[in-house]
Amino acid sequence: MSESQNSVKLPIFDISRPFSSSSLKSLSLACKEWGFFHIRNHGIPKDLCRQLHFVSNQIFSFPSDVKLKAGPLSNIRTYTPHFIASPFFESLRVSGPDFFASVQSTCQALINQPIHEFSHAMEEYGSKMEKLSKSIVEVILMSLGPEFEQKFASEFKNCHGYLRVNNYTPPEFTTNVQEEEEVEGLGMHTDMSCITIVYQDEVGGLQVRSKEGKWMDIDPCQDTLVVNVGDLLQAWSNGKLRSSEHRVVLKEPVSRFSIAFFWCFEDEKLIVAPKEIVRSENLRVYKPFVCADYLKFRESNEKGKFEKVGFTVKHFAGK
Ligand SMILES: O=C(O)CCC(=O)C(=O)O
Ligand SMILES: [Fe+2]
Repeated sequence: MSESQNSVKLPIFDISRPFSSSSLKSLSLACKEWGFFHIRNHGIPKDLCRQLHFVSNQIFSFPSDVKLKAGPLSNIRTYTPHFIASPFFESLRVSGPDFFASVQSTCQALINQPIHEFSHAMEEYGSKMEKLSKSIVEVILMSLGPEFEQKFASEFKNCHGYLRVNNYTPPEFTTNVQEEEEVEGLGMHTDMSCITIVYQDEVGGLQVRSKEGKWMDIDPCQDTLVVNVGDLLQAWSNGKLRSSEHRVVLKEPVSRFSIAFFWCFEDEKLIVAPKEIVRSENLRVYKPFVCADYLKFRESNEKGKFEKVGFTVKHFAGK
């Protein structure tokens, strides 16, 4: 790959109250410029992440025919095998709000028995993510303007979340690893969420595309989680918050692990930027749309699926 590789310096936002006006300012700038920031004091224990990583590895190392029992042709379709998004990517979906039941049914499909420790750990992680998402949305609203949290928090009261546990297995590199040999683990895309919270292990490889089109590394940062704005919040905020294009590249011959939590509006939600947000531009840049219609649009368009950006909310509802 020919792009030059630089790291982006994202602010690290302390998610425990109170928030200083300067930290809200830098959050708002990061949401405008990158659509990405880090959070700390997020309350997710390291041990919980380690445990999820450990058990997920065991599941990802099941033989393919076992994993495909939860694959795209199965009844539950919670496992995305290699070669759907990329040859190097596979993923397990865990749906909320009953994360426990979701994992139990995947394990039942895979091995005919539940894996209780995995279900419990996922339940804990999922419910902590829900809480965290609510706090993050609140703080993003605060960063948009005075009183915005009080005025608009209710718009997000029916949001729901799901998790994707991702395993990246790089190809066998030759001994002399050169930059050209890096491969795309997950192609460029935007998320179809309000916000996404990502736990990435220490391997790195997450990249964001700058407004100028340059790929920038989001380096793993000890004890923090990565948050990115998704398409739904970009549309709701009249483009004030940026849902930026991102991808994952594999630069080293080691596998990579991540967990992404997607916090989304309910399907029936009519997404329309509030007039207080539109005020300064005096023009809505997106036509109002129903959330489920956008999700359907992305799913029915090969170019819009999560692994390939072609069509996003701009193409769907942009004026
Ligand atoms: O693996 C990562 O770090 C990010 C994954 C991602 O962007 C996604 O699942 O939408
Ligand atoms: Fe993503």
